[in-house]
Amino acid sequence: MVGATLTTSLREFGFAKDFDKRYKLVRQLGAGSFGTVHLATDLRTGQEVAVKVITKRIVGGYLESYFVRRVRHEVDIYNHVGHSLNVAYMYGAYETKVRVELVMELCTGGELWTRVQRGKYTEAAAAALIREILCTLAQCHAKGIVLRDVKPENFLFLTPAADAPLKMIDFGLATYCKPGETLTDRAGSPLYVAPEVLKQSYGQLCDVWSAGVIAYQLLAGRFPFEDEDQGLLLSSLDVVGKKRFTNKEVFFAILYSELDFQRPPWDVLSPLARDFVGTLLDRNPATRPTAERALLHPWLRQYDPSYSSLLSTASFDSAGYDSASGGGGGAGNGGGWRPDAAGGAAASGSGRPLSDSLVQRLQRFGTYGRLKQLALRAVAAMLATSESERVSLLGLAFRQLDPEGRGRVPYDAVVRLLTNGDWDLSTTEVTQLLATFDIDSDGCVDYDEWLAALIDWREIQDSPAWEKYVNKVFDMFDVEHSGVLTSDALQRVLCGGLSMSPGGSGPDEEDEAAAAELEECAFDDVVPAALREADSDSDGTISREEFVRFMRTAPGDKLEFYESRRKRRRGGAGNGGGGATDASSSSQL
Ligand SMILES: Nc1ncnc2c1ncn2[C@@H]1O[C@H](COP(=O)(O)OP(=O)(O)OP(=O)(O)O)[C@@H](O)[C@H]1O
Repeated sequence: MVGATLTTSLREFGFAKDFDKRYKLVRQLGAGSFGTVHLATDLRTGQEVAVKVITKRIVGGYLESYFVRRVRHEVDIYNHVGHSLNVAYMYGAYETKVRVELVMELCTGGELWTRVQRGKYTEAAAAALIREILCTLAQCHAKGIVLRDVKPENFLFLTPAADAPLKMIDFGLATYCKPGETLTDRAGSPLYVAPEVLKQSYGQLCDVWSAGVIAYQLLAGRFPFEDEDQGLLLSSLDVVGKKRFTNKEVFFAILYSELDFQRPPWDVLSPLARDFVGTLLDRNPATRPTAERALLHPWLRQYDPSYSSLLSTASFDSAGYDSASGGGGGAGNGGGWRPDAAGGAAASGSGRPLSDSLVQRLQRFGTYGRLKQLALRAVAAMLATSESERVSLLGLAFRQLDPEGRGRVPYDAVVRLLTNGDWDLSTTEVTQLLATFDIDSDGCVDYDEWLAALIDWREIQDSPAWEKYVNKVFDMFDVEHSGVLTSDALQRVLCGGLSMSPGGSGPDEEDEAAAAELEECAFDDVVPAALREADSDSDGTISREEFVRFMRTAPGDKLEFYESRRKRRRGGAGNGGGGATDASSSSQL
């Protein structure tokens, strides 16, 4: 029985075992409470990577359950949101009898924390960093993931360059929590923990509070709270070790101390900056904005060219910002903002040429789990012959890469497209973006795969035909004809052997090769991951209704929250990108 192979040994996760054949550790880069991180070299390519080495916690012959949960969550979350350019990419997870090795993208630009310590940021520079952090949060929250450890130490710059992208590196405390769900266990880092976490009743909004503490730090160069007894600012708490305050004192300050927006430099910072930070540091999570809403705050938007061109001044003035309403968090400019009103306008990636949002689309598709990717590919196959303008435009772009009309382009051609100079991407990032493009791993990108990754599904799913397509896919995946997707059916669908053509009749012959593939895939944790995402009533199967719900893109999962990395060319026409001046293939996309 295939499903039975899912249970790995009680001392093993089922990760690959050939780390020593693939990588060589060079030197230690850092250490955390959970493991040590090393610089390592890929023995085949010479590429440098970072490797987190975690010693297995084995109690009474078994892996300790908390340890298992933490490692599984970290790996699973990397497999999802790790395809976003805001997150250090994880190449793979390995294990020996005594340790786990997570191989990751190497970040050489140092921690956000060290740059925070170096000095205060201008508002524009702080806004750019906070925007990146909030985008990471919005992407995770849309996937039902709460990070619980948002702090400057967990963000590294990719390179030492001043404008290097920021990457989240640590998902050790992250867990699953959908909007409206409540967590009760205390988790986080003392200085950044939200008040409701201390009260042991919290949800996704706790991450927004922590982002607020970082925003305060970036702008003011210190922590927001004062210790009332000692009259000292908590900024004098030395995180390296010489603590002047106990955790109890810090927690008291987080729960009760007044936020300091009076002392310098707040007297010279803009009222909008105060309003923004005050709104994030609202002790009441019910009135604190979500990450998605916070991204629409006028303070962030004024520094973000993509927003200013997406939102007309008219919609910004009349709908997005109501200067008469009450401000959040008592920040004192008398202003507030109604992010809901502006959300719709900023939300859609439609109308922009593919070249502007190509990298964003690839990232968002990469963050979907394997079940959704396969299902979307099946819908894409049904849409492939569609005459709709959206699909034909994508077809046109595909034909630029496939002029002979073979219906598939070699993976290398897609790599060349992304490295032709139109986008700011490192080699690792190109790998990261394309990792899930070739869904069936045959070294080529088929037209169905191209469509599945690049269609803006949020638009398609509003069409009347959407449910019909999704129901058809459900029927294809229901290989046992039982009316629900069981673990065994999912195993067969997710691990190959299912024809993806719309007329496909289900699993291929279970020949030896297919059986071997299933065995191998069983270690990938893909079935539990699919159930976690789609089986909302946790009964171990996915019903048709659950599948239809699961296939809808979460409202907060917007293309704008992923980095476009599009280079602007001289003579370019702003957001439209229509003024690209070279004749490279992608400029026509
Ligand atoms: N991808 C990376 N590239 C370069 N250095 C890294 C990378 N990941 C981690 N590091 C370094 O290793 C240190 C420890 O990493 P990390 O925070 O992930 O470990 P941890 O044991 O999970 O920590 P924590 O105590 O926060 O749970 C970081 O502070 C950083 O300096």
